[in-house]
Amino acid sequence: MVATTADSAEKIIIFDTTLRDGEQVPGSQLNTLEKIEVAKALEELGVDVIEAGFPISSPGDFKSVVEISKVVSNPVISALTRAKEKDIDVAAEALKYAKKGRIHTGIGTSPYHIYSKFNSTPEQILERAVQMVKYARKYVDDVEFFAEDAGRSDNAFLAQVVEAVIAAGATVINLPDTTGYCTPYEYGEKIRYLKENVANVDRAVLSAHCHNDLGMATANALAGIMNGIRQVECTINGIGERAGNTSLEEIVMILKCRKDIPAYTDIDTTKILKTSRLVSNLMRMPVQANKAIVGRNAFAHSSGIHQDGVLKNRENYEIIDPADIGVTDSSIVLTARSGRAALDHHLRRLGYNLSHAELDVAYSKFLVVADAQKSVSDDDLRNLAGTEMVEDARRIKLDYLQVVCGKDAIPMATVRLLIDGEACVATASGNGPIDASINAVRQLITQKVTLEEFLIQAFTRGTDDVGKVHIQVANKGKVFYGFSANTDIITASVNAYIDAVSKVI
Ligand SMILES: CC(=O)SCCNC(=O)CCNC(=O)[C@H](O)C(C)(C)COP(=O)(O)OP(=O)(O)OC[C@H]1O[C@@H](n2cnc3c(N)ncnc32)[C@H](O)[C@@H]1OP(=O)(O)O
Ligand SMILES: CC(C)C(=O)C(=O)O
Repeated sequence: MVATTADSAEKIIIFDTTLRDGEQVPGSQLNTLEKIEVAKALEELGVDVIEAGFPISSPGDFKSVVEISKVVSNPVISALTRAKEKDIDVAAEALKYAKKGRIHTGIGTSPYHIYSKFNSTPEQILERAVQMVKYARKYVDDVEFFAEDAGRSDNAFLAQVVEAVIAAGATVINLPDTTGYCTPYEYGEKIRYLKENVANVDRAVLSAHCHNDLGMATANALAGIMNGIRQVECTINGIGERAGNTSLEEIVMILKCRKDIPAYTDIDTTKILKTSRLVSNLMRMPVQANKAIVGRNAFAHSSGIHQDGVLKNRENYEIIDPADIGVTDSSIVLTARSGRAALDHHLRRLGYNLSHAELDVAYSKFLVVADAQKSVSDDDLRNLAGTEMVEDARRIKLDYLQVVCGKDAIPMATVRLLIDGEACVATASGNGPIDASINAVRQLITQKVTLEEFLIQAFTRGTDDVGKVHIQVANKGKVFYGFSANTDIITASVNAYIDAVSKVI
């Protein structure tokens, strides 16, 4: 276990492999310019190492490692190779402009890899590992060795390999759970075993590279940290081969949030969201809404009890301050599950200070809109606050509206109004559903008015939007305005008309 005093907190090196393992996601390949853009964002984010590619794999990947090496100065630039001289030669060539270059070479150490991938023996694998580390050291001082499938490797053989490659000059030892098979307990125990059984283990940094096949990639990296891992290999949004890798934002925020874990990173967490969006867009990999830290809903509170709790004290329901990762929007999302506290919060933010009684009225109006929409925006609230949220003191109220319309149908409307509490019904036709509805209203409200203007507007958000209706009527030379908003534009039109005519009366 790592020590538990705050002053002995250990720095965890963040090795980002978005551009290598992340880029192994089918359909997510980037061109060199896009890779440079991501690399610069990773540098701004404060990662310590950028794995820029696998230079022997293609001329494009080679070029990307070269170009990234030229423009990135702070992080170490790492290039992946197999345990082959040719791969190492090409990687060294690609890294020639890197201010701090690292060759990341290695070979599989599990029985699967030894016997059924390489058709080899443990002795031959050990020998090749040592030779290739020595070979890479001829080019660079910083050589990372990966023991592929360390997760399923025999611990005693793994310890033998690790000891030998450290003696051969490896500065970092990567212990990948390549297939995402380990449980956190097993992975932690593996690291502890190596710490206790490898001579000179402290000459090298131990690194975790965990895959997410069983959803344990971040938990395994954390278990590693608790047992001596000092570098975590991770990707933005957790992307990577198959189910992906430890996600950078998760491991970084765990270490920031859990002060009882004596480890920290140098990541500027306020840039996490921005970097996540960039990677998602460039790599055409949408982030699932409930993804920890960077998902659209990661900080969204939509239910009334939670919203009330957050408004009383953010920490009632939030373990992370959204601003810490660069979230600037309000986390209180208005939906039909919201309560008065959340509605009042947003109305005050928009400058509407309602009394208790007004808020009650507003709330019931709000629920009608919220039920009709997935969420209620500021624009919706402004509309509602404009008219619908004030106590409806009009003598005339729309009680019922039914419209028949469609292609080749004769538009017909039936309205029932409550005029001073008395129900009156009328039916009329028109040249469209709104015309038919207003004609029906006119049969019941005989007040003479001239319709001077009728305007319907939608906000640009989609088919579930609220329609706003502005009406201008004239009576005896005076102008009266009516307004209403509703997801049903015919209801909004009738209400706006009633609003205007009520003012005349
Ligand atoms: C776990 C990981 O994520 S490792 C990284 C995975 N990423 C990639 O594979 C992407 C880049 N890969 C490539 O572009 C290609 O696979 C190349 C250029 C590396 C090799 O291409 P090819 O020469 O056509 O070989 P191919 O891909 O068919 O097979 C891989 C070969 O590498 C060998 N190999 C695999 N890993 C290693 C290793 N760590 N050390 C040495 N040899 C290895 C395999 O045994 C196989 O060789 P064989 O055909 O003699 O059995
Ligand atoms: C090449 C190594 C580091 C790897 O990606 C893995 O084992 O998953």
